[in-house]
Amino acid sequence: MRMGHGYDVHAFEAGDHLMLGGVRIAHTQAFKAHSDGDVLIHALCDALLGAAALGDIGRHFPDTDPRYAGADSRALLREVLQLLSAGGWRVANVDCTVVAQVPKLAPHVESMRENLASDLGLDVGRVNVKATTTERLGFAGREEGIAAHAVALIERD
Ligand SMILES: Nc1ccn([C@@H]2O[C@H](COP(=O)(O)O)[C@@H](O)[C@H]2O)c(=O)n1
Ligand SMILES: C[C@@]1(CO)OP(=O)(O)OP(=O)(O)OC[C@H]1O
Repeated sequence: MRMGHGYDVHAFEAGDHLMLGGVRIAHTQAFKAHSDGDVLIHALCDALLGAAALGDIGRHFPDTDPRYAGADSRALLREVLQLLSAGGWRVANVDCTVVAQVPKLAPHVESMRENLASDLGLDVGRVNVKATTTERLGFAGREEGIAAHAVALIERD
């Protein structure tokens, strides 16, 4: 068994929605990013890559590569799973925390879990998503952006 950790941050810019865990959430701002900016999935990709000692998301999908402009982060997650599968790894469970003062994420958490479980080929019971504010402290608390942490456990026979 191996474990990995991922962390990512995206700042806000003008816009009308956020992509988080593959869920489109109406909001008064958008993520500034090369891809769709799904900070939760980016942290999860890094946790999975980290567990398999395969580097990080920017190494596999550089933010200088036009192929990833506006990319669907769920497609990147599925590519990460393929990389792990090629190495004989399967995912045991993942746990993610989104650090966001706004918007309210609780109504979307189950849809996020279902998306991630589907992309990872896992039972939804192996996928957890949590949200926390920072009690208005720091960049998330000032509503300048959102951070996400993820941990993943992988295994092979
Ligand atoms: N963007 C967010 C942040 C938090 N939640 C939910 O609110 C609960 C309380 O948050 P604390 O910051 O006081 O820990 C938390 O358990 C989350 O379920 C949310 O929905 N959206
Ligand atoms: C997702 C990628 C894709 O080019 O770009 P961004 O959306 O900018 O996201 P970030 O987490 O800053 O970098 C990782 C990149 O792989």
